[in-house]
Amino acid sequence: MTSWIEIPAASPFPANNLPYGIVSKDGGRRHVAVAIGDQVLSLAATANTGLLDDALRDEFGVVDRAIFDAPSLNPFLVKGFDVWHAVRVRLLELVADGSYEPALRSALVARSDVTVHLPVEVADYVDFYSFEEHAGNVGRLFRPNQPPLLPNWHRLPVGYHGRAGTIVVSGTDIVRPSGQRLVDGEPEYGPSLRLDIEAEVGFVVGTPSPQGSSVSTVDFERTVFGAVLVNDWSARDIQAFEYVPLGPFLGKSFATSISPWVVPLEALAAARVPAPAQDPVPADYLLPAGNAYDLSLAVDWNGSTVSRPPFAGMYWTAAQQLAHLTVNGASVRTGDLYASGTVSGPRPGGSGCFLELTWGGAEPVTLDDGSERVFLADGDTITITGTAPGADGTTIGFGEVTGTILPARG
Ligand SMILES: O=C(O)/C=C/C(=O)CC(=O)CC(=O)O
Ligand SMILES: [Ca+2]
Ligand SMILES: [Mg+2]
Repeated sequence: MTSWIEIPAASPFPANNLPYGIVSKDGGRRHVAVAIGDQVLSLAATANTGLLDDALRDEFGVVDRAIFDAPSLNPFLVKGFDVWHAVRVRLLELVADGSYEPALRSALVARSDVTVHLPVEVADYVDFYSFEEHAGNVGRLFRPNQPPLLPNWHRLPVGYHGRAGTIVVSGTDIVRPSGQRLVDGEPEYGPSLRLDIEAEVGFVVGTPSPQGSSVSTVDFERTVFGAVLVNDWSARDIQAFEYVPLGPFLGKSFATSISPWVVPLEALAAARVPAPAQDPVPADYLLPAGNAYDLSLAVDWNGSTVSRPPFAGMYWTAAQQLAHLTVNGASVRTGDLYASGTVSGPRPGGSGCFLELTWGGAEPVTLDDGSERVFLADGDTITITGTAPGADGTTIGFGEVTGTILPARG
């Protein structure tokens, strides 16, 4: 697909991606934009031209241009699938057809000139555990005397409720957490000595569901707006001491980073692939399973690529995760985020966390500068990138989620 906007060949943001984010320029108002090439197209400015009016008209005939003059995507997300779809179709036209250039040229800003912000006001946050390789490896490392997978794992997508308020946008520094962990077998309070990452993909809920009802797998694409990259920073020593029997708590809640650009599910249509076979056959409420997505992730540690976790192998689909999350009547709200679980394949090259990559710290990795690591050192920077196949041989990029570790506060 061609555009009157210049797009470098290797850009993660070709004209058929158009991921949504929140930007500001020179300390000005935060507003909605889509990324395209090296630029962003302000949707606040685009809406003001009137060129989005038809797409924004809702079932009551109301056109609310102000949903793009907002500090989060939530006012747009709550409009629902028909508006998301109409706006996307219209934007694809506007960036393709050169006759719109005079009206829209001034709505374009260089991406390097804007600040990106957390794109979504995150309502609730859930983290799943849906990669068999990861769950098996964590079981082997944390519970060596038990079967790696508990009997529930192949019956339902295991997950836990995380902390929505500590989700931060890519680029935010991460202060090393402190907590109680075992040192020579004795609990001791202090900075985490085993600070880790988890490379994941997050799904952003747009359409809310009423409490007391559930969302079936076939309603996934009308409920979930899009996807982001997630780094679920994890303090393994704090986690290992605290997690029994109620699961992850302070070992993970200090920070979770997400990429700034929410890729709409509609941009990922060409990345849909059949989900892996499931044995035993899942409960009825988890069927039909829906599809997997063929995303490619890469984890860079201070600029050295240390793994490429394969996303297509996720055992439970995102549609099944949503169905499970709501099967008890729990509602979802606009802005809810649920993450896939650590993306992992055969180690070491497929590992989505350093617990697996270094086998619990036993097998150091050597970075390109010759230094060795098992867990994160202060000053280390982790960058996770992701791409998906797009239509007609294009590549849909997620951009990146990056963060640098600061020393623990005294
Ligand atoms: O098995 C455990 O006790 C802990 C598991 C995790 O650390 C996993 C978690 O955060 C879920 C995931 O990302 O897959
Ligand atoms: Ca996680
Ligand atoms: Mg975390």
